[in-house]
Amino acid sequence: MERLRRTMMFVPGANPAMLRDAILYGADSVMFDLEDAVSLKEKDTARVLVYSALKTFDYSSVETVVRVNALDAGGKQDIEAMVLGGINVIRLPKTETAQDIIDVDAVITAVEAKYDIPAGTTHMMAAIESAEGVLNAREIAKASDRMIGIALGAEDYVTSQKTRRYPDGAELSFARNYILHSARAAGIAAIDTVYSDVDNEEGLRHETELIKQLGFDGKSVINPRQIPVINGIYAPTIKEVQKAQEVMAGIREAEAKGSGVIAVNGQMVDKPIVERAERVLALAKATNMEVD
Ligand SMILES: CC(C)(COP(=O)(O)OP(=O)(O)OC[C@H]1O[C@@H](n2cnc3c(N)ncnc32)[C@H](O)[C@@H]1OP(=O)(O)O)[C@@H](O)C(=O)NCCC(=O)NCCSC(=O)C[C@@](O)(CC(=O)O)C(=O)O
Ligand SMILES: [Mg+2]
Repeated sequence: MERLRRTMMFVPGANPAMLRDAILYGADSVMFDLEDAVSLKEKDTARVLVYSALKTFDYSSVETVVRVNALDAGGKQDIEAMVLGGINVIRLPKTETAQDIIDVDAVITAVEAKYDIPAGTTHMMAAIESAEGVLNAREIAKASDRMIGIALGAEDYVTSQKTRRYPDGAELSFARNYILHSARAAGIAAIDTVYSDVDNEEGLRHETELIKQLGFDGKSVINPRQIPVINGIYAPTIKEVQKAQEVMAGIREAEAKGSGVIAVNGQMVDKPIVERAERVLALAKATNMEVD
């Protein structure tokens, strides 16, 4: 099964205590931020701190991601330091076109060559945060072999759309669906945006149920308290696991009889339903549920 990306936690790059403790909270990916969570005067400090953290702390149990600045605003220096530090994924914010990805890919390629790092080691993802970015999501998702995912950045996106975020998320509906389709067409992950109201657990639950239903792999996160809520919603229920096990037993029986379709508890089971059951069981295993 592909890597779990239910929760990707932003960690402000200029905060040493947060960098040190980021590993403790159970996020699938830890995302160091050199962009909007860092003030202009702290940009150089944050880059040095994140590089030192990568060299000092053991982040091997998580995926490490860094949100870099635009190439003309310190991004080149960010990329050099992060690739040298051994980061897994470079996240480009405010991505507008496929060319943005091609340009960042070229910088990564040059840095990997400069330091004898095997070509292609460093992965990339793009955050999409404007109308132009959404409309180009399909090309952005396919712009480089390094791409592992695309993400919605809703705070910037709603601002550019001249609206704000509402509890039902109707203002994000087109962007979410288009980003999700673009990611699936490219065979990469789709990551939903942050939920900024950190003290509103009910609202976070509601939004996470919605994006799980749509098909997103997970969400960007800004606070450790959000992680168990989201990871919990993404974990399959015991009922779902039992149903998946029945489907697998049913299809094995059908195949033994030379058929690819069977009814399990009155419901037709064929190839796509078997694929979904396999995914539920893989997810259950990946989240340490007891599955035989
Ligand atoms: C929100 C709040 C101030 C709440 O503070 P609170 O004080 O209430 O937090 P508490 O819960 O009390 O913290 C309990 C303990 O956890 C520690 N702790 C907290 N947060 C931690 C963390 N993130 N990493 C590690 N550790 C953490 C804390 O240090 C404490 O440790 P300790 O003292 O030892 O107990 C705080 O969380 C925070 O600063 N978050 C990061 C915000 C951020 O990064 N924003 C930029 C990214 S979004 C963006 O840019 C928009 C976007 O671009 C997005 C897109 O593109 O997707 C778009 O356009 O939409
Ligand atoms: Mg943003």
